[in-house]
Amino acid sequence: MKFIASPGGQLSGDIRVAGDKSISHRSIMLSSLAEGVTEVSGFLEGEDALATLNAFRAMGVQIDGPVDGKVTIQGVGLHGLKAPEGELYVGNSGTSMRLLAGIAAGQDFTVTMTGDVSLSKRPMERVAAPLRLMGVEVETQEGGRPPLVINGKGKLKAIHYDLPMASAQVKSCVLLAGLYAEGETSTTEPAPTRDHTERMLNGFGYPVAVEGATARLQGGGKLSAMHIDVPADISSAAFFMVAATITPGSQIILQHVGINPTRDGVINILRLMGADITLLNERVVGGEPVADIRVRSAELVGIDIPVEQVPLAIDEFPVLFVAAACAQGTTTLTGAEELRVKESDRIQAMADGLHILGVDAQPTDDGIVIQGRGAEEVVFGGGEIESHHDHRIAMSFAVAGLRASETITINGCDNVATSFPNFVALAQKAGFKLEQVD
Ligand SMILES: O=C(O)C1=C[C@@H](OP(=O)(O)O)[C@@H](O)[C@H](O)C1
Ligand SMILES: C=C(OP(=O)(O)O)C(=O)O
Repeated sequence: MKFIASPGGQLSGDIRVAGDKSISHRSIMLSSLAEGVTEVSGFLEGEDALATLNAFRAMGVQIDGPVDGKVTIQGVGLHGLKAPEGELYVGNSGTSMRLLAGIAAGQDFTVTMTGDVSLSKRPMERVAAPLRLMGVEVETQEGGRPPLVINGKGKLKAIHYDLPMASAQVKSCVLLAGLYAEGETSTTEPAPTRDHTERMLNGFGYPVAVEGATARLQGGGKLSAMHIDVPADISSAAFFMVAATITPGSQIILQHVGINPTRDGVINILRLMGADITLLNERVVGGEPVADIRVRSAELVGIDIPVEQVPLAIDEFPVLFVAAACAQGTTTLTGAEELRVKESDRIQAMADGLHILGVDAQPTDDGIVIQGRGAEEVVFGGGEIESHHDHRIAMSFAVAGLRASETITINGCDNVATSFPNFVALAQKAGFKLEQVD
């Protein structure tokens, strides 16, 4: 499937973007392991979250829905999962594979997980290594790639794990395995990463103590069912935040967006660049901070992105590069080598696409240097872009269409359905000139 982004458009209105992907994954995982019935609302009906849902169904959990974002999960308790009949196919979803690995480690059966072409290239040694320290036999393909085979061990060894990289997936994998360990399991991260696992475990009545960079839990407790209201995903909202910012005369309100401080780097970085972003009705919903976000168009300036913001905005860089192209001056990103091992090599994929559209973007090992063209009325030329089947690359170039002189064709957009299935419809409603063609 292709996107055709025609030049022009202006954003207005109030919209609610798709449910938070990270929280949706965890809502299925933790409610399946809980005792009692959990109801989830606002669930992301995207392929990644559905991959997690189907994996737990395959391990014997009764799950009804999703219907209009509502899912009901009959928890089976920490020890109630059953061996799946075949392999668990988790599609494009790194979060499913890496978090499930931690849960599978504590079962008394073997789980084999496979993924699509993109996921099959992504590194899994980062979860295999700590799980082996916990006493589990883990198999990967050459280079630590999937399929990932976890020979569940039942009772695990508790460990302290110093994360070699800032990764919420690795942290969560170790903490989830720690539910099945004897004694205290703890993680220390080199920089703050999203803390949805810690917050949601506490919400399910399973204490996780967080002190500075270290999170700790005791194995052998229990989770008690609760209601989960999943906020809209700040990572999906980011496309509209940048779109409204770079398109003169725009104003948009994004409703009920999760603004967890471990996820708000996109707001901080855009504000440093001069964006006009206001948080309205700030509130806490189910242990997660939420707000309506008003964005008005603004002139941006290039910046050196503070390195401490990198893990807090890790999924938003593709669209932040589009913002940087629309700024006056140079924007420099460093410390973001993790972008090279996402659904695509996001540094190279964005640099290649920006070049095609006439923007000077020089990739480096751990970031990029973008020469903003904000002084010009039209920032991007037209052309044909490869998304590399990466949802965030596809949506980022759709945003570029708002400041382009010619049509931008974006190839390989099917995977937008992994995180934001109604992106095109919402973008059209908000004022993008965007079509999708098969
Ligand atoms: O824990 C999570 O839900 C996620 C963590 C991040 O990955 P890393 O842990 O690899 O940084 C992020 O890129 C991904 O989209 C979701
Ligand atoms: C990196 C992402 O997801 P995952 O790691 O779950 O595939 C993402 O959604 O940008």
